[in-house]
Amino acid sequence: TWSTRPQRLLKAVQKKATRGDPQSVISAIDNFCRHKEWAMNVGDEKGAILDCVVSEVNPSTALELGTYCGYSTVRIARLLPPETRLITLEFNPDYAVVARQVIAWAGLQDKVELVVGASGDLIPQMKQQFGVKEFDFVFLDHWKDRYLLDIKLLEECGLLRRGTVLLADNVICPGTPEYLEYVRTNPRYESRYFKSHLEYTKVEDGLEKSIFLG
Ligand SMILES: C[S@@+](CC[C@H](N)C(=O)[O-])C[C@H]1O[C@@H](n2cnc3c(N)ncnc32)[C@H](O)[C@@H]1O
Ligand SMILES: O=C(c1ccccc1)c1ccc(O)c(O)c1[N+](=O)[O-]
Ligand SMILES: [Mg+2]
Repeated sequence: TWSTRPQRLLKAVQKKATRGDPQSVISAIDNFCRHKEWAMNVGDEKGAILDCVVSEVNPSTALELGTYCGYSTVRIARLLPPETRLITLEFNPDYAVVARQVIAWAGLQDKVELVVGASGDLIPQMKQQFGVKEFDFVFLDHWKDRYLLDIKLLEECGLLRRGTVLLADNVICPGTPEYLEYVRTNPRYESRYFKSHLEYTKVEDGLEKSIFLG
C-alpha cells in the first residue's frame, strides 16, 4: 500500500531530527519540502515572521486553525513559556495522526492540545469544553474560504479581547480577498501586511497581522 505525503514527511523527521529538539524537526521538514516534496507548511521564510509575532505577543493562550503535519504548531509551541498552551484544530484525522507524532518528536506535546474536528463546530465549544476565557493569539492557516467566517465566529463567541493578535497565512497566494477586505476596513481591527513568498517558492505571498481593538 502507498504511503501519503504526510507519512513520508513524518519518516523524514524520524530519520533526520533529534527527539526533543524542535529546531531539528523544523529543519528536517523544511529540507524535505525544499528538496524532496513540496508541502503546504507555512515554511521557513514566513515561519520567521510567525516567530517574531509570536515572540512579541508572548501569548498565554493561542489558537491555530489548520494543523496539517504540525510544522507551524512546533514553530509556535517551541516559543511558548511553561504553563501556556496552544490549541490547534485539524479536521482531517489522518493528518492529525501524523501531526501528533511530529509534535511528540519535538517534545512539545505538553504545550499543545490538538483537537480533531472542524473549526466551525469547535470554536463555539472553546469556553465550555476547553476552558478557554479568550485567545491572545490566533494563527489562521486552514482552508482560505473559512478565514472570515471563523474570525466572525471568534468575535461572536467572545473569544477575542482588546489586543488579541490574528496572523493569517496566504493572504495573497492562494489568497483570502474577503478576509483582507474585512480586517483592513473594519474599524475594530488594525491591520498590517508582511510581504513574503509562498513556502519553498519564489511566488509572492504574505501574512496579514490584525489586532482586534475590542
Ligand atoms: C495549509 S494546511 C496547515 C498547515 C500548518 N498550519 C503548517 O503551517 O504547518 C491546512 C490544514 O487545515 C485543515 N483544515 C481546513 N479547513 C479546516 C477547518 N474548517 N477546521 C479544521 N481544519 C481545517 C486541512 O485539513 C489542512 O490540514
Ligand atoms: O490551498 C492551498 C493549496 C492549494 C492547491 C494545492 C496545494 C495547496 C494552500 C497553499 C499554501 C498554503 O500555505 C496553504 O495554507 C494552503 N491551504 O491549503 O490551506
Ligand atoms: Mg498556509
